[in-house]
Amino acid sequence: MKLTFYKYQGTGNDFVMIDNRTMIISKNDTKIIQGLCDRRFGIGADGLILLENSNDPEDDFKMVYFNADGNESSMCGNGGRCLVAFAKFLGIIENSARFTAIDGVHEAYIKEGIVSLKMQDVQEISENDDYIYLDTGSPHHVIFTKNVGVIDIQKEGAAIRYSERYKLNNGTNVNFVEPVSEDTFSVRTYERGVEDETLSCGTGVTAVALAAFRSSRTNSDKVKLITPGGELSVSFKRNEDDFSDVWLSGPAQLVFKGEIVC
Ligand SMILES: N[C@@H](CCC[C@H](N)C(=O)O)C(=O)O
Repeated sequence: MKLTFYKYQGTGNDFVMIDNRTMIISKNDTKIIQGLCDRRFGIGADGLILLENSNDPEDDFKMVYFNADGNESSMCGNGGRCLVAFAKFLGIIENSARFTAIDGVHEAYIKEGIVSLKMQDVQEISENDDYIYLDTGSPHHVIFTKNVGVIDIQKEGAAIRYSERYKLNNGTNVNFVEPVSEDTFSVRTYERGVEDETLSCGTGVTAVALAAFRSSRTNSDKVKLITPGGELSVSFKRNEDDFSDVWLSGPAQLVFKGEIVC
């Protein structure tokens, strides 16, 4: 089968995008999806995203996300932002969108090349002595540390992701964070399903911003996150019981289009 694909990146978190409105690709074919994401034998990406028609008439489209290991997974923030840019490229939307992903409905808009995506409200945050755990559409373990630049993310991230604590929960993503200033944090993320460090993780930096506020490491409701792939920002509203109006913003770009035999 010949498949037309598009490659997008959002702060270096890269995705194969497929317009699957005519159901050209099957969601059950783990091997094909893994092969397309393979950096040596395929196109190469941290994940693959299908743009599909939604059953909800209020939606512009539906997002189906797979990690590079070929398995469908939980929400991908950078992927969601890239998908909005892809929907604009396809002429499905102009500068605003509403779509359904695995964690529910998302709104988004594009302004001056920056794609902003509304994330789900976050109620539960587990604050522990040496880490904070929360789910921002995907599960995230957040560690505030020094010298984030020299950490062996693959080794230390995998040790936490495969630890007893997360065994029953399908693992977790792991974020290592160093404060840079009152409202700016440097973040490196080990991603579940890629099983390595990625250059940026959208649900990860969202988790970091909320964790930083919750643990009084910042008083700002708009936080700048510096990742190895670029800069993102997260704004939110702190209510008594939850965080709402959580917006993840940053660039999302088409890299190339191609055709692959699979
Ligand atoms: N890159 C993502 C997160 C993708 C999901 C993650 N790998 C998981 O399985 O939890 C993002 O930008 O949020």
